[in-house]
This record gives sequence, structure tokens and C-alpha cells, in this order.
Amino acid sequence: MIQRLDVAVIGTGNWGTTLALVLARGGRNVTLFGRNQAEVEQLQAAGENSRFLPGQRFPANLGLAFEPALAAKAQVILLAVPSKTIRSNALQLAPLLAPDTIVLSCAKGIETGSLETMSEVLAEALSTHPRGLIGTLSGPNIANEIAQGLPSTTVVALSDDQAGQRAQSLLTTTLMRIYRSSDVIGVELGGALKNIVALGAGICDGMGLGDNAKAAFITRGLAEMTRLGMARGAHPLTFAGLAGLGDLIATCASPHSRNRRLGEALARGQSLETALAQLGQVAEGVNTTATARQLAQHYNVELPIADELYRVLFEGKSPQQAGLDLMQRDPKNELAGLQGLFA
Ligand SMILES: NC(=O)C1=CN([C@@H]2O[C@H](COP(=O)(O)OP(=O)(O)OC[C@H]3O[C@@H](n4cnc5c(N)ncnc54)[C@H](O)[C@@H]3O)[C@@H](O)[C@H]2O)C=CC1
Ligand SMILES: O=C(CO)COP(=O)(O)O
Repeated sequence: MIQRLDVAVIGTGNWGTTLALVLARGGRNVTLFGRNQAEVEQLQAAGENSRFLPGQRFPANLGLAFEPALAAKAQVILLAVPSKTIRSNALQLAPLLAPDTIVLSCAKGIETGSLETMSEVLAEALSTHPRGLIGTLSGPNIANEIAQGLPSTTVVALSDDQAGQRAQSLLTTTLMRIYRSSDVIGVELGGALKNIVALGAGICDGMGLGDNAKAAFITRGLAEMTRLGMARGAHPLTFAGLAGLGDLIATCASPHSRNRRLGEALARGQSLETALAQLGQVAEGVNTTATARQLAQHYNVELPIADELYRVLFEGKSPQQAGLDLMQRDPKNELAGLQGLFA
């Protein structure tokens, strides 16, 4: 009989490969799932993911496979694919899932069209699976650093705290400390919305606006994230935690962040198409700027930063003019605004 996996990681990109590496190094019984046999054979032959993490060799205990039936029986499934494919990945698993399997989205996005968060997409696709076993993993997790063996923390959010404790113990290693939370929507929106701010922080870097402007941008960006999150039912304090402020700091500062780098390229005058092609990896903040804005319109929430970024990304507005327009908004009372969040 095949031994049940502790963890199945689906998605062979930067993040999925990193999660599989850190868990295997931590002694977990983990398998990384690719899309098909050819991809898995290529990874096996190379002994590493040469496209996304060259030089990070696969430990002997890291399994490689592609069959959804094997992933579906794991204790925990980590879906580390881009947000636009997570629904189809989940639909493949739906008829095969073991009844007690915990399913966590590791993607940071809001679905185009439905405007659902990733756990909501999963709950729909896995409609007969217990809702308390469906959640998210999100935090300050720049994959390249973690793959290099540097320490990190992240948050696993599940509404069923017993499931949260089970996931916490299966995913914790000496180099990855897991916190748990029951605020699923807050944790996942923290991860999704910070990418908008990271794109803008990259624009600040690319325009050479300095540390004061960037700090202001990050701080006001956090207020926007919190406002929209609360409209969707999140706890405001989640945005002060690892999945909010923590991820914001890491992503807005990191030379590795794809969203921040994309913003830098735009500020240098590259078109969105060229900058995305040069990146060659997913930058979720582009789509999330559009979806978050639609969500904000629905809930009547003000998102001045996301609005300006939308105009830069999709309407040809220059980053310089967007910056000026943000500076020239009506005067505000900072404390009153923040108190409004907690009222
Ligand atoms: N890279 C990072 O540092 C982190 C990324 N994330 C999130 O994780 C998600 C994935 O990002 P990355 O891995 O960085 O993207 P990436 O651009 O490195 O890789 C995406 C890859 O996913 C793989 N993939 C796509 N569909 C698949 C499928 N059906 N089955 C198996 N593999 C499939 C493909 O190989 C594709 O190249 C995004 O939502 C991102 O925001 C979250 C935390 C950290
Ligand atoms: O989510 C991330 C860090 O927590 C990764 O950010 P990027 O997608 O911008 O690289």
C-alpha cells in the first residue's frame, strides 16, 4: 500500500518548488506535483528546478509526481499555482479528495469575473468538502530566500482551529515557523492586496522618489488594504500581522519581488507588455489592481492608490502624473481616518 503523503504541493513554479524543498529538508513526506509526465521527468532528470531555482538540488526524500489521485489523499494539499488556474486545479482534485484532507491556497489573487478570494473559489470547486478544511497559506515569503535556506514565517488560516493546529504541526520546520489564524478572508486578502502596493512601491523606486515617499506609499497602501478587507469581513488586526504588514514590508523591499520589479520597469518607461514578457513569471498585482478596484466599487470603498495604479497599468497614465494626483488629493485627517477603520 502507498504511504499517505504528509503534504502534496501542486505547482512547479517558484513558490511550489520552494515549499516542497523546505518541507523535504524539514523531513516531511512531501511530493511536488507537476502538470504532466514530461514535466516531471524533466525535473527528475535535472535533479532541480533549473528554470525557477537553479542550483537548489532536490533532496532524496522529495517525491515528484503528476497524478491528481495521489495528491488528493495527502494530509495537506498546498495549491501553489497562479490564481487564474487554481479553480481548474481544484476541479481535478474534487472527486478524488480524502474526506479529512486540508486544502490550502498559496496563491495571492482575486479571481477575475467572480471577484472571489482563493478560498471561496476552492470552496465552490470542492463543494462537498468540509469548509473548515479549506483555507490559505500566506505571509512574507519571498521564495528565493526561503529556497536558499533562510528562515521565514507564514500564516495558515482555517476556520476550523483543530484543522489549523493539524496543518501547523505538519508544515512547521526549523526554518519555517507557522502561525495559525481563523481569519481566512483577512489573511488571503492581505496576501493579494499587498501586491498592488508592491507594484506602486516599485514605481517609487524606479522614479527615485526616496524613502520618505515610499514609506508614505506603503503606509497609506496598508490603510487601503485594511479598508477593503474589512468591507469583505476581515478582522482589521490581521492587516497588522504577518500576512498584512509583514508581507507588505518584505515585498516592497525585496529585490526579488516580481511585483516590485515590474513597477520599477514601468517607471523606467517600459510598456506593461514588455515588462511582463521580460519578467517571465507571474506578477499577480496587475490583475489584482483591476479586481480589487471592482470589489471596492461594489462595496463603495475608496482606494486612491489602486485607482491611480489602474490608470497607469491600463489607461496609459504616466506614473509621474499619477504621483502628482495622489499628492494633490483633498486634505485628510489621518487619525480620524484610522479611527474610522476601527469604529
Ligand atoms: N514566488 C514567491 O515568492 C511567492 C509566490 N506566491 C504566489 O504563488 C502563486 C504562484 O506563484 P509562483 O510559483 O511564484 O509563479 P511562477 O510564475 O514562478 O510559476 C507559475 C508556474 O506554475 C506552474 N503551473 C501552472 N499551472 C500549473 C498546474 N496546473 N499544475 C502544476 N503547475 C502549474 C507552471 O510551471 C508555471 O510556470 C502566485 O499566486 C504567487 O503570488 C506566494 C508566496 C511567495
Ligand atoms: O508574495 C510574495 C512574497 O510574500 C512574492 O511576491 P512577488 O510575487 O512580488 O515576487
